[in-house]
Parts: sequence; structure tokens; C-alpha cells
Amino acid sequence: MEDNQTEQAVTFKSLGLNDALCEACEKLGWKNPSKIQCEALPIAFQKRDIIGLAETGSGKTGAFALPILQALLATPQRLFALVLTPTRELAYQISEQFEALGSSIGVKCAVIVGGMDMMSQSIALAKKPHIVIATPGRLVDHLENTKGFSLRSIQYLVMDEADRILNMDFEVDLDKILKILPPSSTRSTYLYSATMTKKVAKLQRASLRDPIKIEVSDKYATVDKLQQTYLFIPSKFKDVYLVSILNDMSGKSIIVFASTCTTTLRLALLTRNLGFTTVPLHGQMSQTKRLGALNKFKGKARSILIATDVASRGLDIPHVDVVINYDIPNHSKDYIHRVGRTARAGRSGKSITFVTQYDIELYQRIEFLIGKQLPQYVTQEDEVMTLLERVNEADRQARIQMKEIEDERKDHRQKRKKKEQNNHDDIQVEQPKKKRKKEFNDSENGFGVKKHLKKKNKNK
Ligand SMILES: Nc1ncnc2c1ncn2[C@@H]1O[C@H](COP(=O)(O)OP(=O)(O)OP(=O)(O)O)[C@@H](O)[C@H]1O
Repeated sequence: MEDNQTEQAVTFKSLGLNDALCEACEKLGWKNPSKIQCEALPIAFQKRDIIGLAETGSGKTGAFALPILQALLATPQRLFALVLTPTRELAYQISEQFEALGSSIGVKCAVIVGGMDMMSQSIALAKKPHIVIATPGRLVDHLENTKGFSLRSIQYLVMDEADRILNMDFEVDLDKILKILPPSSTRSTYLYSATMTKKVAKLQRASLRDPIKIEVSDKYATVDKLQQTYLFIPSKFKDVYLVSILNDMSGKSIIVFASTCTTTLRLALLTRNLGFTTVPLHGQMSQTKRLGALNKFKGKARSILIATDVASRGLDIPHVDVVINYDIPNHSKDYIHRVGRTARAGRSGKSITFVTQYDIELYQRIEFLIGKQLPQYVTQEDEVMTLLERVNEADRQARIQMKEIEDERKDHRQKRKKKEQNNHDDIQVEQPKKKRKKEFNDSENGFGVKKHLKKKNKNK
């Protein structure tokens, strides 16, 4: 983490971290603490509440995980800390980091997120892990329905991506969680994000106890090593420009952000029809498919990830070279998180934001938020336009594929409904056991695309 390292003199040890954890940092290749870690660790060791604001990819996870692990080692206790995150993928990632840092002290984590089996999560909770990492909705489900599960003993509460967690859409769940936690006077609370709300009322909901605010960079700064650009194009040519840029950047790892699940799927199909190795990630996919897609991208089996904002916060995939905002984000703060998926931990990266005739106001808000004007991404329009026909054809195919996938889904839903109805009618009569139909949602698209393509090829 070149840029985030402070002077050689500051080491994890000199900040007061114990030997086991210093060794764990070394094993991860963390030679020196990052700026946010330098600031946060001593304050956390004094048991103070923290509001931590630092740029994307600057090591905030370590800044809250290390003091929690150090305290756990001093006073071992089950159900010691709760970490709340807005997305499921981020919960898994945080758990991996806790486990990597805490491997020598045998720390046990449980990830409690939606879309995964409740029963196996209940079993994991019954084993009383040290750290629970959860998305708010599923945690509330367990608090209400899993017998014997309580968080009354936790000593630490972390809200990662805190401004998002404190947003309206998590309000009801968060209030329920806060009500059953021990009072703030008997626990430490940490709020971390790259963008923090200034609204005092929102922060008060987290019921912090005289918190110390740590800001290691200018407000809402984007990373220096990130080369940000925009591209002003007519809305109708977004696809062809996207394909042209993907062509130019072949071999690089790229995340493309789109605003809806439908566009994400369409772009994934369109680009695949043109031979790119693309994988989509959006909220309408099953959780298993979401994790599968992400792992393919992380493992470099796919070079392009096309995603909605489920991937905009927190995901740490060091090899991402480029972020393309195909659709401009509706909230300017999301821009900071999206482009922060590249240029992490001192590496460099590029971002290109498409700005159409409809996006000018939103774009100006982004420039205002980051406090700078960005240069235009340079392209040769005539060269780009040579691709137009092929891109339009790939799009036409993609739309047909989407329609067929949707029809297949509807058909599947109807069959399932009918089956349920039959089972209900014949409740007294034992049904012959049918072989369970292969899960419909069985491709990495989450919409059975592969199956559909196979069938099509057969018909050819
Ligand atoms: N002291 C360190 N030295 C070197 N690398 C580090 C250090 N601390 C963390 N890292 C690495 O930096 C990367 C980014 O860390 P992390 O995911 O915690 O960033 P973040 O600040 O939470 O970013 P975001 O705002 O996007 O969530 C990770 O790969 C992590 O392993």
C-alpha cells in the first residue's frame, strides 16, 4: 500500500498491536499501517467510539478488525462483535479478512446474509461465533425467529459503509437491531465509510458515545492514482462506445456499472455475443450465482464484470484496472464508491463515466462533490462507428435471448404454481417421488442463459 503508508517509524507494533496480530499483518504483506489504521488503532485501544472517514481502498477494514481482534484476545468471549454491512458480498469479504487476521488466534466468524439457507445460518449461530457479520434484514430475521440467538453480550458494533447503513432503506431493521443490543455505554461503536453523512440526526441513530471523528483525507476525495475521465456521447451510441472501449482495453480487468438489472443482463449478453468474457452481477440473481459470478471475476476466469450498484461499495478486487460507468450514478456519492473499485491500496487505475444529453446535471453534481473537473476520454468517433452494425446485431440477439429467458422463467413459475396447487389438492394422497427438476436458475446469468443457448444450438 505505497501511498497509504506513513513514515517508516510507524509500525503496527509501535501503535500497540500485539505480536500475534503483527505477525498476521506481516503474513498478509501489510508492512506498515495505512493512514487510517495509524489514526484509528490508538483511539480504538482507548475504547473510544470512532467515526472513520477515509478514501476507498485505504484499509478501513483492518482499522476496525485489528482492535476488535486485539480486545478479543485479551478477553475471549463468544458473540463478541457485530459488523453490519449493506451488501452480502461485502459481508463475506469482511469475514475473510477477520479470519485471515485472526487465524493464529482461532477466531470464528458467521456470515448472516439474505439469499442463503436460514437453517445452516441458525446452526452457525448456535455454535456461538466470535464475530457476526451480517446484512441488517437477515439478521433481524434470525433475531426474531432463531431460538436462543441473542446479541445482548456483544462488546463491539461496526457499521461498515455506515452512511448507507444509516439510510432510510435500512431504517426499520436497524432500529430493531439497535434495540436488542447492549446499551452504547457498555459497547464500542465504529462507523466507517469513504463518504459519511453530515446529518447529525442520522448519526445520532447509531447512538455513539462521545465519538472521535477521524478524517484522513479531504472530504469525499477520490484516490490520487485514479485517472478519472468522462465521455460525452449521445445516449443511443452508449453500446457501441462501450464495445469499442472494451476492445481497446482487451486483457484488462474491467467493471462496468449499469443502473438496472435488465441493462446489466442485456449488456452481459450483448458483449458475450461479441466474444467478450463477461459475467453479470445484480440483485435478481440468486445469492449462489452472485457469489459464483464474483468468484469467476476475482479468479480472472472472466475479465469483465457488468454490475449494478450491489458491487459499488467495499468490494476489494485488487486487479481491477478500469471502472466504466455505462449509466451515470443517480447519487453522486455512489460515484466515489464505484470508481473506488480500482486504484486500491496504492495501485493505479482508470475510470470512464459516460455522460449523455440526459445526464449533464447529475454529472455536474459529481464534479462538484469531488471538487474537480475531469478530462474527456479520447476516442476516434469514426473508428468507433465502424462497429455500429455488429453491435446493433449483437444487441438485437441479446434482446431476443432476454425475451426467451423471461418466457422460460414465466413458464417455470406457472409449472411450479400448478405443482404446488396439485400437492395441496392431493394433500392426503402420497405423491410418487419425482426426480427434482434441475434448478432453473442454473447459469451464471441467474436466468438460465447457458441452458437456453445449448438448446438453441441443438436446434440449429
Ligand atoms: N496496512 C496495509 N498495508 C498494505 N495493504 C493493506 C493494509 N491494510 C489493508 N490493506 C489492503 O488494502 C486493500 C483495501 O483495503 P479495504 O478493503 O479495507 O479498503 P477500504 O478502505 O475498506 O475500501 P472501501 O471504501 O472501498 O470499502 C485490501 O486488499 C487490504 O488487504
